[in-house]
Amino acid sequence: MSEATQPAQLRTRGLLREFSGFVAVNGVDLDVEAGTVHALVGPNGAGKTTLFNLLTGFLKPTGGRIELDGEDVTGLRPERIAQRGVARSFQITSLFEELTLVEHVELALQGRDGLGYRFWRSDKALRRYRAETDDLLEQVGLIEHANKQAGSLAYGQKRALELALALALSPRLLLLDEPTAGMGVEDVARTVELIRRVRADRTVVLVEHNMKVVGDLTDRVTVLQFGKVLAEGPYEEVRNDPRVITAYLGENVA
Ligand SMILES: Nc1ncnc2c1ncn2[C@@H]1O[C@H](COP(=O)(O)OP(=O)(O)OP(=O)(O)O)[C@@H](O)[C@H]1O
Repeated sequence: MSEATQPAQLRTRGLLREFSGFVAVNGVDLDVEAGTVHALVGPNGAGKTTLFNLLTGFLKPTGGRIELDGEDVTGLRPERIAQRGVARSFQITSLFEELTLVEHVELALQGRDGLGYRFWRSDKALRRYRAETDDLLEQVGLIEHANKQAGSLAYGQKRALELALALALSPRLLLLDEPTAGMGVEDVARTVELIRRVRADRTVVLVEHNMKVVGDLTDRVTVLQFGKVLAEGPYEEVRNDPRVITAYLGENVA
């Protein structure tokens, strides 16, 4: 079983991604220290999801460099980046509606342990993962739904299940794309608490629109606008930055 060992350090230099001439990520320098929680914020269309896709290998950069613990990982495929201890949760749900929550988590654990994503399981395999599966579902507040099909869950519960699937990989660097989007107040509070707990032995980067969540959780914040870094620093500093206030006001007016 591969437990998270050392939190990962993440760095980008001059990261660039164009889509047919439109520059979605435009020369981003990002420094995420090991063991911190770092938020990416910014108005709609600022390039946050594109940056996430670059960091996890789902998109290849047009230019620039990505380093994980000082090693160049630019352009590596998603599975190679995952092997280095990077896991993500998705903004758009990516669950199998017919599978139960237990089956989802067991598949993720099998995948982590290099057993592949097989849908048939022996009793032995079941027993092997049962305790860990229950523990993960308990952590995200879904244990009482363990044997339900994922398709029957409410939206916020699906997001919680995705968090469990990312955690099942025991990542050193956990990337969360809007982990509290669409959640009610109670689920938001539980998710914040969960991220606080799981940050102990890993690095967390999250895209988050809920500024209370950002303020409660993060060590540092990077604000993106038009694909560029507009501001970077501790939350209290960044939220009072006149450039940041103007960027958000512009969005509200729009
Ligand atoms: N595959 C693509 N082809 C063309 N343009 C794209 C593509 N993906 C993203 N873009 C554009 O790049 C810009 C940045 O998009 P991105 O989704 O990264 O922003 P975001 O900050 O995550 O926004 P949101 O907060 O709304 O999710 C947008 O203008 C978007 O239309």
